[in-house]
Amino acid sequence: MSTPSTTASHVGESGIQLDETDELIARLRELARTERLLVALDFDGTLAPEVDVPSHARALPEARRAVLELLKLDSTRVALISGRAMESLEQVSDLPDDVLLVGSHGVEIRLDSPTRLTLDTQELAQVDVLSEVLEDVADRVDDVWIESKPAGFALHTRLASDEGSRQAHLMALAETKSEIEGLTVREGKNVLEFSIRSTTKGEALLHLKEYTKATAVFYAGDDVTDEDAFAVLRSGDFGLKSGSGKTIAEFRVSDEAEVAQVLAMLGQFRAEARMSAS
Ligand SMILES: O=P(O)(O)OC[C@H]1O[C@H](O[C@H]2O[C@H](CO)[C@@H](O)[C@H](O)[C@H]2O)[C@H](O)[C@@H](O)[C@@H]1O
Repeated sequence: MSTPSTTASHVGESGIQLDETDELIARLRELARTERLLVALDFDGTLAPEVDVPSHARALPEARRAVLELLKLDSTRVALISGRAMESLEQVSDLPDDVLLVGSHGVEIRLDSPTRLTLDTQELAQVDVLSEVLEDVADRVDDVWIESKPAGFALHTRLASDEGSRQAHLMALAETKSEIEGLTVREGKNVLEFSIRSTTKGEALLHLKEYTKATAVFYAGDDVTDEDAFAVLRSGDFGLKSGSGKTIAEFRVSDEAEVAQVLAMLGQFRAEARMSAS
C-alpha cells in the first residue's frame, strides 16, 4: 500500500498536535482486526463537502467508493449518523439499504427494517408553533431560511451577513424559548437547529453499537454535534475529526478527501483481517 498523504495529527498528552500518521495507521490496523466492526459516519463536512444548497450535497466519489467497499465485508456494518431529516439523508447519501441510517440527530432511525417516526398531539402542536416563530424570524432577516424536519427545523444562515446571522440567532433563540419549554437547540456550521426531541448522536451511536453487537467502533465527524458521538467511544474504538475546531477525537485529518483516504485504508486492512480470520 502506498504511503497515505493524510495530514493526520494526534493530540498528545501535552495538548500539542503531533504528526502521527504512523500511529493512525497502526491504530486502524488494530481496529480492523476486531470481530464485529461498526463504521459510523457523519455526512455533511465528513463525507460530503459543504455547499450552499443542502439538497445538492453529495459524498466525494472516493468516500462513496470506500463506503461501498466496506459494505462488501463480512462482520462489518456501516452507518450514517446525521443531523439531516431521514428523507433528506436517504436522498443525498444514495447508498444501499444495508447502510444503517440515523437522521435528525437520533430522532429518526432506519435499521434493517423501516420504522416510522410518530409524534404525539402535543409534539405536533409544538412543531407548528416552532414553524410559525422561525418562519417569522427568517422573513425578517435577508438570506436566512428554514429547513423543515419531522421533529423540528434548521435555521440556515450560510448566505446571510455576519450581522444578519447574529440577529437571526438571537431572535430565534429568544422567541422559540419563550414559546416552547424544554426545546433542544443545537448549533452547527452556519445553522441553528431546533428540535422538540432531545436525542444526541452519542445516544444514537450507542444504540447502533448494541444493535450491531459491534466489538469496536470507528466514528468520523466534523461538527460540534459529533462531539457527543466521540464522547461515547471506548478503548479500542477510533474517533476521527475532519477539519478544524475543538475536539475530543483521538485523531484529526484536514478535510473530506482525507477522511475518504482513511476509510479506504480501513477497508483494505479490514479485508486483509477478514481474509486471515477465515
Ligand atoms: O450531521 P450532518 O450530516 O453533518 O448534518 C448537519 C446539517 O447538514 C446540513 O447543513 C449543513 O450542510 C449544508 C450542505 O453542505 C450547508 O448548506 C449548511 O450550511 C450546513 O449547516 C443540513 O442542511 C442540516 O439539516 C443538517 O443538520
